[in-house]
Amino acid sequence: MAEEVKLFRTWSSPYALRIVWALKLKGIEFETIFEDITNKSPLLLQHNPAHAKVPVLLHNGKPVCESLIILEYIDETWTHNPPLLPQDPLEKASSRFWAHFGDHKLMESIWNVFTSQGKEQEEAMATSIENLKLIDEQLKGKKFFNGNAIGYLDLALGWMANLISILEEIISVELIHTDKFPHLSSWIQNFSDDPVIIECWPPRDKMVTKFQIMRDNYLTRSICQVKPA
Ligand SMILES: N[C@@H](CCC(=O)N[C@@H](CS)C(=O)NCC(=O)O)C(=O)O
Repeated sequence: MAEEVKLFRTWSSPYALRIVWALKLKGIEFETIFEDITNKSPLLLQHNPAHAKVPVLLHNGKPVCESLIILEYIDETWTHNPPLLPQDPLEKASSRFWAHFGDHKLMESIWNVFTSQGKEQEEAMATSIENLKLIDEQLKGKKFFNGNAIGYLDLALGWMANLISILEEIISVELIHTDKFPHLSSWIQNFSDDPVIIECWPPRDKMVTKFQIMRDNYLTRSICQVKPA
């Protein structure tokens, strides 16, 4: 029986992009269902009632949610090359650890740079730089996080490769200097050079417009919050 693989995503979600990349790298055929997160479909709500978020992978009618969990599911279900997670338990644990760090500490610190100004932004910059240094160290002497081929952690941190430069462009701040982060800068280049990766990037001009609007909304909201009611 032919397998049915469907992916609920939005055009811009960096979390969903991880799944698009993983499925394409593994050569899995899938159908894409584009969601509008301002008007979520009943099917999305049915398949991800806990969070109502994309991505959701539907495999033969069964949903799998949360992008990092979906990556592991894909790797365990379609075991052919390329493998995404390392086999070695310690390396596997380390990959999961840094993916978690990326989604929580790193993403939050960079988001704080993007959605603030003045002193608050300077403090967020300092925190982001400390976090980026830790990632840079992980890449010392390596083309990708687990060696010579793109794997789980590259996909988990893949958002950095284009989103950071989009945010930098909007706020006219340089976060990733080549001198400060030589390994991370090379990784961004190597990752972005892969045809499967670039083929799936959302259009840059559309992303700039979307994130510019998000920043404007954040700043307006925080100014309103300090105004007397
Ligand atoms: N931890 C989740 C995050 C997913 C997520 O935040 N998705 C956003 C789109 S980028 C979403 O669906 N947001 C809808 C909402 O918050 O209502 C994952 O890794 O899958």
